[in-house]
Amino acid sequence: MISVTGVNKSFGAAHVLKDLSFDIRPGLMTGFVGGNGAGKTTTMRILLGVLTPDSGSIDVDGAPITADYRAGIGYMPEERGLYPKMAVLDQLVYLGRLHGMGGAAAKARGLEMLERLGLAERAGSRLEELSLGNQQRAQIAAALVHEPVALVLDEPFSGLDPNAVATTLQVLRETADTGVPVLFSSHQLDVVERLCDELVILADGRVRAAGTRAQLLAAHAEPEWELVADTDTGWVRGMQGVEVLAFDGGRARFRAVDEAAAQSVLGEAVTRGGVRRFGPVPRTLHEIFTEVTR
Ligand SMILES: Nc1ncnc2c1ncn2[C@@H]1O[C@H](COP(=O)(O)OP(=O)(O)OP(=O)(O)O)[C@@H](O)[C@H]1O
Repeated sequence: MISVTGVNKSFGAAHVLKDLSFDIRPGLMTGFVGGNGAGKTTTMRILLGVLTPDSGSIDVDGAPITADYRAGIGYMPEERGLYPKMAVLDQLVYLGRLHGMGGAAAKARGLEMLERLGLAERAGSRLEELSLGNQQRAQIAAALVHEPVALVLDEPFSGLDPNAVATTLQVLRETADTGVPVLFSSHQLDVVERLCDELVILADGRVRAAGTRAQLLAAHAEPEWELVADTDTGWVRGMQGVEVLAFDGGRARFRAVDEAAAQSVLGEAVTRGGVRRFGPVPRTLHEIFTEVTR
């Protein structure tokens, strides 16, 4: 497990990471979300050792991270980093060899990654000849070629079409399943919601929420309820322990102080007749994100 503990980082007068702590667990996909300038890239650069924190520590399984471990991380930097004029497979072989692989092994592994990412037929093309989405796939292959000990990917899904997102996700999931910790940042909350096991939500350089989606839902989103009836539901406004959030004739969406208050709305609705639907409304990650970063 990679643990980030109490990390602070300033650039001049700007304090951009504030006592940042979170874990990246082996075998899981951890989504790192936050608005522009929240501090995701800075955190990833600190994980990789490209930047040094002003205070705090990065540990792996309880011991300070080593240069060897960092060298084994598969990193997809925000600024990308492959050579536009070099053939895709040649770059993968080059990177594999930089990580100490033999030429034949690097070539075999590079081809395998391109195959799995649906890019095998472009192995001989120069990077600049590929579409942006395919360049992105090549970048992902580059992060994976040396059988990384951990993956740190800055916006790996940006610019990918839904099929490419699905293919990439499968490859990352298979990598995580081998016990590798995977951290990826994203602005696309719908993608993150679908893909990750754990989430770290960052705002203004602070961790605002962290945990599984279920934990975040339980901890941060007050349940909301919906009643749909054949007749006007305006009476819900008068119920005790209930706050109506939206009302539209036969439909009322409301918060209740507890389950009993919500059930009393159902009881009342039944006596009035014609209940079409009643129950908690599933909350989205988007709502939690808005709530915790407010
Ligand atoms: N080298 C630097 N010098 C000065 N300020 C920097 C530097 N790098 C980052 N910052 C500032 O630190 C803050 C966090 O930036 P960072 O790139 O980590 O955010 P981010 O969450 O990755 O944002 P985005 O989603 O827009 O990529 C921003 O205000 C940014 O301007």
